[in-house]
Amino acid sequence: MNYYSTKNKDLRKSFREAVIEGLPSDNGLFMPERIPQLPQDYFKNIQDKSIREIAFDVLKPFVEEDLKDDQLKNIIQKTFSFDFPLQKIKHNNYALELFHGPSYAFKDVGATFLALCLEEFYKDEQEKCTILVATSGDTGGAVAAAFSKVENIEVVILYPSGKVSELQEKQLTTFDENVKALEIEGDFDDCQQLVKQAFLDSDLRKKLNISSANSINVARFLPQMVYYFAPFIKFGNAPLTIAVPSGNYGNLTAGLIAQKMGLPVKQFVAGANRNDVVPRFLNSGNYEPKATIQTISNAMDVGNPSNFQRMIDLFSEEEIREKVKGYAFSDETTLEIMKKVFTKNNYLLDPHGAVGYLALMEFMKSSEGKGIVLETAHPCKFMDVVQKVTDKDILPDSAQSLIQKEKKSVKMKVDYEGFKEFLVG
Ligand SMILES: Cc1ncc(COP(=O)(O)O)c(C=O)c1O
Ligand SMILES: N[C@@H](CCOP(=O)(O)O)C(=O)O
Repeated sequence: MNYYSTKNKDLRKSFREAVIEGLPSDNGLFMPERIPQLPQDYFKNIQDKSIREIAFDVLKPFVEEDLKDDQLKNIIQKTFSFDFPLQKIKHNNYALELFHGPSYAFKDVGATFLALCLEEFYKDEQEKCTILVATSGDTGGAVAAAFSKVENIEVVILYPSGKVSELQEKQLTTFDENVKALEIEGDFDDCQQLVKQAFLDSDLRKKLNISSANSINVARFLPQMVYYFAPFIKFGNAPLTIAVPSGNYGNLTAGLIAQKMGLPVKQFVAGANRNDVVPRFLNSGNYEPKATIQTISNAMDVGNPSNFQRMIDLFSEEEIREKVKGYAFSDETTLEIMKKVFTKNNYLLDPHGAVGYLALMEFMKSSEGKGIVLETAHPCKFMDVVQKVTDKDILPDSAQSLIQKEKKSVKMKVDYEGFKEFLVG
């Protein structure tokens, strides 16, 4: 499988090249040149398959020229090392919990897969690689955990100062020497812009091998297709509505590709906070990025989502508006539903899952069947919000010890030259 740039379909790279480069030099995003189709009867016996078997079937066609079956199986075994339990919230509505990995967020799947691919690809290289990652809260922690102690790879994490939760910040700033944190005096879009500018800087790229660990990297983004299959292991070949709390839209786009491969998702529903550029597009047809607004679902505070480029590359505007329904909610409504679901259904949503659940409920007003919301982070990551819902101690022991650790970060203004100086020294 080759990968083209969304800005230039003639540019072709292998999986290995696309992963190592992270981002094409034309400011587009890499896309697989075709979407493989699963056999028609694949879902007949899906209940007999394990998530790792599914991961192998789904991912193999995207990587087979660069990873042998044994290598891929080994990477999958380490990546899919935790469960994705399905918890009933009420009636036909369930939460698919994606947060049982090392950093308590769904990003652990993509970050681990990417780290293991790069470790494999850099094994025989003499040179080192620097991973640049912009985070609004969760990607950074998952990437730090996945890349910590990986040889020949350095990680630089850019995060918006004062706009991530206490636990998220500790997950970014307490790792070993190969993981460095830059506290940017701006918002997530500023962090993402600095990273994208670095990829367009040919002088920097001559001096440093850089790659990305955001969902812009295909090896971060493609494995996110796999957990969409988990509810079908439980419910068989039933049409399901899946609600995705969304910010940079990598998760939803991975779901759309899984559907294109044959996954019988009946309807996708995107839940956004006040950063509602995509729901507005879905309702009006106008795509108008806006400055980021700070909310209690901070990891979704993205004003100009990267993966929108991929969505419009995959589908026409009409198709997207048909496949995805989008809704946006305020912090007040989000907190209200967290309280309601905790009191009435004894289920504690995190603020991101809560936005997804609100979107699911909105869509289900006029639809039937089973609905699944992706619970993308453990509520313990957002204690300041959760404390308004319950005083229960929900902090796992491993998180408790992290909170005690000392934060190590470098503060920096939104200044590309300063950032470049930091990178090349
Ligand atoms: C907890 C949580 N939920 C949802 C999202 C949104 O996912 P995406 O950026 O893939 O839309 C993020 C961040 O990306 C997140 O950390
Ligand atoms: N919500 C993300 C923002 C970056 O998203 P990514 O999936 O493109 O890495 C975060 O938590 O950092």
